[in-house]
Amino acid sequence: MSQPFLKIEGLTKRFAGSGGAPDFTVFENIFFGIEKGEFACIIGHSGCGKTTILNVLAGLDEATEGGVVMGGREIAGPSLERGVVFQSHALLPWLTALGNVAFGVRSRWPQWSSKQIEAHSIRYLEMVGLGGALHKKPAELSGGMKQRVGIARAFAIEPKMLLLDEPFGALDALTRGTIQDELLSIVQATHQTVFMITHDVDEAILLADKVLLMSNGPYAKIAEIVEITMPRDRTRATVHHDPQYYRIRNHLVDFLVNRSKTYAGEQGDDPVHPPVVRPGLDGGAQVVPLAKTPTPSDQASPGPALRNASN
Ligand SMILES: Nc1ncnc2c1ncn2[C@@H]1O[C@H](COP(=O)(O)OP(=O)(O)OP(=O)(O)O)[C@@H](O)[C@H]1O
Repeated sequence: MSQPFLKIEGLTKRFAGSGGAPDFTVFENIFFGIEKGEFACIIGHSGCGKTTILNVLAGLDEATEGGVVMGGREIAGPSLERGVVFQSHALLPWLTALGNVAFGVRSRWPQWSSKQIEAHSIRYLEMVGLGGALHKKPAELSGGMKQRVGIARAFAIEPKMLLLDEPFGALDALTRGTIQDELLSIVQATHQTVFMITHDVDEAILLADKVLLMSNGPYAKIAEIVEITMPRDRTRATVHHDPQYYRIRNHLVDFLVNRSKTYAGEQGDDPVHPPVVRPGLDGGAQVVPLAKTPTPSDQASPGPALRNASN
């Protein structure tokens, strides 16, 4: 069987207890894979360890046990092969938007001329709608614009893997929607492989090919992998016209509200093969009228089909 592009195997994070307190296990035995060109979102309650997992993928933190293999090589430290966008934009305040993007591009391709670096950086800033703000410093940019610079900077180094930690979490709903659209079109054009943390179920359904659902900590784990089975050309304007949207949404909300607690510490299941779920497909389809706002009664069991993950 072929190996996924990114393979997470038996990842465990424990913190040693101080002053005689027992060790604290945030998560244990995390296994999942991401294929090249796939967009995976991870959702789970606060504190279950999502950022810790992303930091391990970025090479910024170490797991207590287990490892991560990308493109056949073990991840051991930060690399320009992985671009990271944090919730806070983390721009260099003394550089312009162009300077911030060019900084990463220069590190990635040190042999390039200044002209090449500038042209490449401008191309990515234009992609996120910042062609008119190239020479502004972070203090002169709005929150949404700063986050766009962060996204342009991460994409411009053309990483093999993009890691996004709630990149739109601090933005207002309108700006968030616009940047989601921009991200969607860039990802569709570049076939970028992405791992993204979000708390927003709708964002995950719009952007992801699959959603990893994490149970609550301590001893958090990947409880399910939900496939987003809607056509890839979905957009923010059309996604909720598809009845499948409600089935998936209800399944995700039901997990977060009702089931995420009971998965913690559950015995007898197979962490190497978390169940793969396709809500509403392969039997038990739940019929929800078009363009209907989900109600609590919609969140009753959508009858998902369960089968084992192959990675
Ligand atoms: N140095 C530390 N010592 C002990 N526990 C820690 C330490 N650093 C982090 N933790 C714990 O690790 C857990 C996971 O944190 P992490 O930030 O990865 O969670 P998260 O799922 O990303 O949360 P959020 O959604 O709120 O960002 C938390 O319970 C946190 O308290």
